[in-house]
Amino acid sequence: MKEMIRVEGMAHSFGKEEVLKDIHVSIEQGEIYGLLGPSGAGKTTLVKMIVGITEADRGRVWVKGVQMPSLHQMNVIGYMAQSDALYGELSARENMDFFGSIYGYNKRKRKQRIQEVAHIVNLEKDLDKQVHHYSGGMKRRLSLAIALLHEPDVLVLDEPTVGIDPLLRQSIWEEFTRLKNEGKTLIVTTHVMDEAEKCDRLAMLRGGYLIAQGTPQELIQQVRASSIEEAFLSYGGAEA
Ligand SMILES: Nc1ncnc2c1ncn2[C@@H]1O[C@H](COP(=O)(O)OP(=O)(O)OP(=O)(O)O)[C@@H](O)[C@H]1O
Repeated sequence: MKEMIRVEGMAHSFGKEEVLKDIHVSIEQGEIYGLLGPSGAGKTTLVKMIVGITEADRGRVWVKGVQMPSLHQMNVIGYMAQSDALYGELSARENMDFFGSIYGYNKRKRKQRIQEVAHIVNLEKDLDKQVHHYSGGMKRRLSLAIALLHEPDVLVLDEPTVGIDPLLRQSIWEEFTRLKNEGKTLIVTTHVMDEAEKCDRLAMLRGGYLIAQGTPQELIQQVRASSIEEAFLSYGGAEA
């Protein structure tokens, strides 16, 4: 299988706080790779570095063989940040249309993709509502739709289902599986254990290190836990 993401010896500090210490990651095409860890462990910092938004103090990142940061690779990556970066005075359709034009899609293609991604996140009926009238969950769904819009090979999703109801969360995960089966690669940060179980591989981030990596089953077995939640707690998931 083809390696899509490689992180080598990444370290980063904010002031005196060393958030990431020596991170090595290799993610293959078609994997759903879950990042777990207590709040403040550095998950967002790590994904921002993979995407190329923040540059690490040390270490290197490659996405599809190209060293990051690289503006060109933004075509390859769909990034959904933890806080929504949306234009509140515009409608959801206008937001998506704007991002579609940034990616160079013509009007017809934009219209087609907007319908497709709006369907995935169940926003078809609310496309013409101004985003500042959206609920928190609707904004998350719109952010996810925008990350999917340009059909990127790599999706980096920072807590994509926070504030989304269980039924829709389930259908969004079905979509993630469909994308994976199409050969897309997904990195997902999450605090939700039943989502973690759906990942092909998980990494536990704690104290600046990736303290464990493996399939959910491997992580459970390593600490003789009976569930991924128990394994998470056993790896020190409850405290940073
Ligand atoms: N721009 C910044 N300036 C200073 N400190 C920062 C900055 N960004 C993150 N940090 C600190 O780095 C640490 C890791 O933060 P990060 O957001 O990466 O954690 P996280 O694992 O994503 O947490 P959560 O699960 O709560 O989202 C925290 O202590 C945070 O306060």
